[in-house]
Amino acid sequence: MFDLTDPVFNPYASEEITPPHTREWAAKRKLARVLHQLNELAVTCNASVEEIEARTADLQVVADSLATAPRCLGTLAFVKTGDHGNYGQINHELNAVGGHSNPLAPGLNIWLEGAVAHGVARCHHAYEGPPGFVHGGYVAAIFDQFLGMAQIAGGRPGMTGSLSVRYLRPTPLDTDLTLRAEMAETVGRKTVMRGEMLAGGKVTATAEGLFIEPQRPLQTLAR
Ligand SMILES: CCCCCCCCCCCC(=O)SCCNC(=O)CCNC(=O)[C@H](O)C(C)(C)COP(=O)(O)OP(=O)(O)OC[C@H]1O[C@@H](n2cnc3c(N)ncnc32)[C@H](O)[C@@H]1OP(=O)(O)O
Repeated sequence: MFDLTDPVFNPYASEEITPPHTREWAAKRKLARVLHQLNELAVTCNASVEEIEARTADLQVVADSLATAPRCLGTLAFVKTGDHGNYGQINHELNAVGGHSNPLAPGLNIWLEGAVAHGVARCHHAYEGPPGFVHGGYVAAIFDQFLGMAQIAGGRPGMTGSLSVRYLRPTPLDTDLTLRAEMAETVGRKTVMRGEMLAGGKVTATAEGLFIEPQRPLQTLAR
């Protein structure tokens, strides 16, 4: 599914975010950026009720218009058409945590330098849990995606079997969160990854993830 030696497409080859490979994904990244901003505004703006109602009506017109277009439900549906890129390219755009065309994604960028995976994420106020800090579920989601991508370098990528997070101090909002991970061990189909998240140079959380290469191909697991 992901081939890090693929000369055509390895989205994790450098710190620079891999650019969109078609006009469609360039347009969807723009759409995602606007929606990401709207997510933050939905939970922070202090506009009048009239203004909120009027803008919501405007947005409903946009949503109703987009809803009339054909749809692909899920990455594999996009792959099947043959028009949107390969699985790696599509996952790079649509992934729930790291997709650059997914408005839910908290801007997670991942790159690999040898055996070490690096990442940066930034969570705005829609990701708030404790007052002023990132919700622990999003911290775990970032680790899941980050460790999940970092394990691919081991050559036997798998699904998350378990993920353990130690929350050492609250993780601040609106702050660049830097991530680092390395493979701790690999035994057969099992790969253990360990990583840490830092804000302002201080570790806010550490995580250990066990990834298990499934016996059956992913495409058949949903059946
Ligand atoms: C693929 C490309 C992806 C490439 C893409 C990767 C991107 C990852 C980034 C996103 C990460 C996610 O969100 S993934 C989504 C969250 N995770 C999931 O939904 C996974 C759901 N669970 C499953 O599908 C399955 O349970 C698997 C795949 C994890 C394991 O199933 P299986 O392949 O049938 O495994 P099985 O033979 O029973 O067990 C193999 C060995 O692992 C152990 N084992 C099995 N499950 C667990 C477990 N949860 N925790 C600990 N250990 C376990 C068994 O005891 C056994 O040990 P022994 O007897 O050999 O000692």
